[in-house]
Amino acid sequence: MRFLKGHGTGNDFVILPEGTPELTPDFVAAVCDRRRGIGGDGVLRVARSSLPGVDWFMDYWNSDGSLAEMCGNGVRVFARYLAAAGLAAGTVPIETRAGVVRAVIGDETISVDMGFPKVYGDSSARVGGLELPGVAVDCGNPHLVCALPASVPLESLDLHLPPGHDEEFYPAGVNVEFYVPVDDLHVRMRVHERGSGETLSCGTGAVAVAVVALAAAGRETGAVTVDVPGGRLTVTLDGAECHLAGPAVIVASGELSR
Ligand SMILES: N[C@@H](CCC[C@H](N)C(=O)O)C(=O)O
Repeated sequence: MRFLKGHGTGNDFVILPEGTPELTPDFVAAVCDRRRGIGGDGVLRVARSSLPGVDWFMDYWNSDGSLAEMCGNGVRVFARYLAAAGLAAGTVPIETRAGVVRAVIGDETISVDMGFPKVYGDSSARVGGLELPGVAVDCGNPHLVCALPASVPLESLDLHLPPGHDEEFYPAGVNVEFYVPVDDLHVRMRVHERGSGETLSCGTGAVAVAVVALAAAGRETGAVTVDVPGGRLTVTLDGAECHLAGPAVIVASGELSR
């Protein structure tokens, strides 16, 4: 079975090209194993969409073999694969489990129209003996965004284990982001992803943080620079749409023995 490997700001994926049979949770977890498999935060299986005017469906899986509705960096890497394989150019609509998004393919940057994220309540996260208030944001998948108090350095958080969260509020689990301001409309964040653990980047997480950081600045629109451990993303909200932009690259290809 042919595979490729790619990443967007360090959020890395095993890409399985068109024609790959349906996946199972055990197979995905084995492929994503960083010692016994290829290693990755998730798998992107390239499939055909049945929607009119949409050629491609991104069959996204987390590294533990669970499914997720949406993956912002996954869409950007998926689009980079389509372009590198000569299957798409310019603007490409891609079906995800959360709906259709549009990726704009540039030489280095790929930007995705992420629909419109929704703030839907308040909750809290527990990490390292701290209880931190947070904001729930739906980016197609669930997020909890916590602003860190100035007394807690971002690097000090131990995210080896999932942060505690309200399981009634988030019955399907949650991606938890922690952020600190750098400057006006510029933040740094870390994330613990549902189904993948701490990752170097999370596109939907960056979008969720940008929405919360803008609201904290008393704004609904603007371009927010989001520094993640794996690089830099830009999230732009213009009142009608939300765009996530950053680099996406393919780094390897090979054959899996299944
Ligand atoms: N890394 C992704 C998000 C992947 C899905 C997430 N772990 C979930 O279960 O919702 C991104 O770039 O958005």
